[in-house]
Amino acid sequence: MSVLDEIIDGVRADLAERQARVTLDELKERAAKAHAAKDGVAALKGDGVKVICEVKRSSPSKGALAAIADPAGLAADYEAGGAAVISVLTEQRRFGGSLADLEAVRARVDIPVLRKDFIVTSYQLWEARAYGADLALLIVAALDQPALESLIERAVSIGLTPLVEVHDEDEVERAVDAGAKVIGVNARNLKTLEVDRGTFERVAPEIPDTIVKVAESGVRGPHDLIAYANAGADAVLVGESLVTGRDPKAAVADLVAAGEHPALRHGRG
Ligand SMILES: O=C(O)c1ccccc1NCC(=O)[C@H](O)[C@H](O)COP(=O)(O)O
Repeated sequence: MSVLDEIIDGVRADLAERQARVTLDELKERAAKAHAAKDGVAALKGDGVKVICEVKRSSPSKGALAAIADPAGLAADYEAGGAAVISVLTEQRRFGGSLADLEAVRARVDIPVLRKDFIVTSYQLWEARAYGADLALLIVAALDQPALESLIERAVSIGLTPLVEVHDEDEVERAVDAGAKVIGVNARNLKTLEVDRGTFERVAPEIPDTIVKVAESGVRGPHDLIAYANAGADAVLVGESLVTGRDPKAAVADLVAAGEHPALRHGRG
């Protein structure tokens, strides 16, 4: 069994508990009262490389990363540093996240918020909306094609922007066929946890120009952002280096400044 399979087994068990406590109708009522979803595509396009900053307490690859007693405060620092989107890991067992984190972050920042989890049912999309998310992650490797297509369609229909995650060329084809408008190329292989920063450069040329391209994982600082930008990234998603650093706001500001450097405009795409 791969790491991804193990994570998803845990996610399904936790999901069954929540489904026993909260009906889909209750979630939909809560979602109807949430603020209107912000446009995730617009937030990730435009001049410069956008930075998605993640609230990440722990991970299967590294174990505990940071205690993060105040996820909303961290998100506020990210926003003050110039983040375009906040990513909140809501998976509990391996990442230490929760829907309460998502709700707290949503209440504190004005920029779009991504629910980063292992979504396998539309119930989780309704949860994302009910707790204030504007975007939701869908991982191609975790879904068969009919499920991927129907979750993308459902996400869009309830106002969420799906960030569709891939790791190789075949998954790009599946994501594009399923209608993805934003594709994230994860440098981390979720089956082995190995990080290969060359993945984006290899895989991104398969992604049509009309689709927003996000480089995920392995960004240690501005030099990695610049490398991803030169390979065509519109945005980068950063977790570990921000939560383990001493000054997240300054670290985000450094990334944003690198992403706005005029020299990058010639190298991208
Ligand atoms: O981070 C992990 O170890 C991990 C393991 C299995 C599935 C997903 C995992 N991480 C999710 C992510 O994709 C990252 O949190 C995100 O891209 C940020 O990466 P990084 O900046 O390297 O923390």
